[in-house]
Amino acid sequence: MEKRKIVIAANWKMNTNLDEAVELASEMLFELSEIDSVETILCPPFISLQKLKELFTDTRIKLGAQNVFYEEKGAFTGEISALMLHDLCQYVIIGHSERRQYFCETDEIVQKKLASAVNLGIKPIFCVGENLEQYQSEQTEEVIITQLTRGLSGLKLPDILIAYEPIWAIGTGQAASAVEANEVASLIRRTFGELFGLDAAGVLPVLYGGSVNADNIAEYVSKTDIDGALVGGASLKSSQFVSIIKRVAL
Ligand SMILES: O=C(CO)COP(=O)(O)O
Repeated sequence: MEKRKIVIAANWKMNTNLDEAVELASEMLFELSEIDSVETILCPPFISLQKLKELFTDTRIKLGAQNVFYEEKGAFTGEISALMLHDLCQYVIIGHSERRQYFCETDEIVQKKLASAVNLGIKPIFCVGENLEQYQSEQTEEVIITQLTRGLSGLKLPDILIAYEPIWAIGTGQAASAVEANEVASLIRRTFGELFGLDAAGVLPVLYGGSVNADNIAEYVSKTDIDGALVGGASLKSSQFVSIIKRVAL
């Protein structure tokens, strides 16, 4: 099968104020403006989306939000809806393990968020992944299938990316091996195929996330079922993030 376009997404998490975000994004833009073979997505904190949207007008760099609430509007103090985001960014991260852990997001909440984003034409980067205990007791497959089937339930063929992020690999420097990550990516593709058909599974972008850096990225994307990466820590330094992209650019 022909290799799909590589996607490299940056998740800045709760880092950068507005000035820092503009500075970091500007440095990246300067280095990456010539590269069109990699789909590059930056997911800054909400407060910087508008400014970065202006900065990236007429460039190939895309923007994503890190979260979204599932209702469109109303009395939900502190929340941001897909309706508010849809003219600011093209992507949104949903179901990240940090949100599942710190904000008690269940698969049911994740499903509603996915539905809301898809309805408004924002592409979700849907994160799934097992924790260390589940990994050590060989429950990875079961956890991934459950998160996928619950998260995607009730959705019509969604325009979506799925990121496999084993929790034990996030921010630890203990990246999953490319072979292991590819096995789970392949499971994700098969499960998606069972839900939405083989053709859809064939073109589904599947990313790996968890301690990705410029030294290990090439091995991940050389695997048949991995189409790119969701990068945390290494996306906060322009030089490191740019090196990751340059390693996979044609
Ligand atoms: O959580 C991640 C991206 O969403 C991965 O974070 P690190 O790249 O810092 O391990």
